[in-house]
Amino acid sequence: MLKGAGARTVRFEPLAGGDDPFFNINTAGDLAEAANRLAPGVDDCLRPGPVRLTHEAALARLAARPLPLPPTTEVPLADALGRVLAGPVTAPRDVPAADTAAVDGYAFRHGDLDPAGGFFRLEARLAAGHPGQAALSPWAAARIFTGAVMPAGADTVAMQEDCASGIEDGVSVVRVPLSLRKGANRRRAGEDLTAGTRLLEPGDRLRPQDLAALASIGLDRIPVRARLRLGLLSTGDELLRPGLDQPRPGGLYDANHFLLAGLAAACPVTVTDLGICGDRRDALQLALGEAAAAHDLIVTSGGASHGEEDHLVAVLSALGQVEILDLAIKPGRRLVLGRIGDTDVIGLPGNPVAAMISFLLYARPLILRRAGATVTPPHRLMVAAGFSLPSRKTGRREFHRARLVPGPDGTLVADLYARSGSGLISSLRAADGLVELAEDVASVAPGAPVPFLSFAALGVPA
Ligand SMILES: Nc1nc2c(c(=O)[nH]1)N[C@H]1C(S)=C(S)[C@@H](COP(=O)(O)OP(=O)(O)OC[C@H]3O[C@@H](n4cnc5c(N)ncnc54)[C@H](O)[C@@H]3O)O[C@H]1N2
Ligand code: MOO
Repeated sequence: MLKGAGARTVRFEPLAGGDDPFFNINTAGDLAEAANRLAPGVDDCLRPGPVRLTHEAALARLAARPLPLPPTTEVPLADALGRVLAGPVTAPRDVPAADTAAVDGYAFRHGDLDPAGGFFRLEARLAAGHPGQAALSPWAAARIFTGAVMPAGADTVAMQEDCASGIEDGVSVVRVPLSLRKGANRRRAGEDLTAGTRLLEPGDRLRPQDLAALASIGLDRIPVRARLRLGLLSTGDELLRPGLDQPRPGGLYDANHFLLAGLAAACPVTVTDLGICGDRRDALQLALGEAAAAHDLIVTSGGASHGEEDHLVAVLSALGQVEILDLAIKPGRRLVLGRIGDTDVIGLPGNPVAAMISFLLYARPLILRRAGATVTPPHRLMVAAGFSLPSRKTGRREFHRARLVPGPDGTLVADLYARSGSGLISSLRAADGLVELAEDVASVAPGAPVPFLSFAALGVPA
């Protein structure tokens, strides 16, 4: 009946509660959803398994998703950390602007060194921020301090620890080592940046070291993309908010809100807490419809799978567009992407482990791209397996929570968290990152090299 995903629309009988009858089939995930709708109540394990998207295919699909960009604005340098640059930055001048001393000592002309036998008359004292006016006289040296502009004519600095200074016949003199090469202990003008160097590109996210470079060229107003307005919505009748709700039978505290708000805080967004929405279709439709009007992005957790209590897909298809990515990965088997007007909606799984991993692998790159940032894949470090998986089910990619410990020879070894449950917040706390096992890995021997994605590389704030 349904053979393969294509761009098709299938008409369904309205579901209980008057759902919209249309559903677009563009992906294998849509197909799975369609199968679910055509055979409601049939247990997952009795239906033929849906075709799942590979991790790489999911990333490619996310990268191809057309995204509107936030407007451009200007911020003072002091507020630019983490912001997305809206235009290129070119150095208008050399940094440093002049040749300076790299050490405290004595500046002289290298050509004078041998003729003077390393023995110079001292004629000036030059401190940082106080450039001298006069050029250095022949066979003379200047007392100079780190960062001070070199006097005209001088090209070499002797470190004060290597020199002897004193008074001879009422004249201040200094003896410097004869072995110094020309240009020793001198910093050249432009050695960090030369005028005209392109130092930042549009889409770069400004790191502390980038702010240092911008400061070094004297830039104060920085063109950046406006922060995205991101709304966070937790879904589930069971959810409680610490401090707001009393514990009750069947209740569970909304951990995901705090997890996702913390992860989003490291993105160029302003996070709004949209609270908790119960498992009711009308309530979810109202919450998402209202939130979409005031946000560029909405991230939800929970309520995204096939269950009767999971309304996200139906609500998104009623309010706008929806794409379901059923993924050949573990954990985080499903990701829901929606669009309501210009607002992107990302539906993450409810289990905290799956929510965090899906956020880091898929939602974060999408958020960054929507914010105008250039996204590069996270570095995978090769580390030694501190575990053994003699036989593993192939065909899906697994991300295992792992801690890095130094092995006997100093090589980092990845130890897996002992339990794999997707609800174990403890495992996220104990881990330094994720061991990634590709689809075709059938076994892992202890000590074998395995790719490791550190939480830092994935953008988890410290
Ligand atoms: N028949 C099937 N059932 C399930 C499947 C499946 O493929 N077939 N997949 C399982 C997996 S894996 C996951 S992950 C979940 C995803 O389901 P939802 O995204 O609809 O999430 P919920 O069912 O709402 O919640 C799952 C789990 O997580 C807890 N949760 C939800 N929100 C929060 C929160 N804010 N803070 C803390 N914990 C939260 C919730 O209580 C559930 O225990 O579906 C499986 N089932
Ligand atoms: O795959 Mo679920 O999304 O593991 O926890």
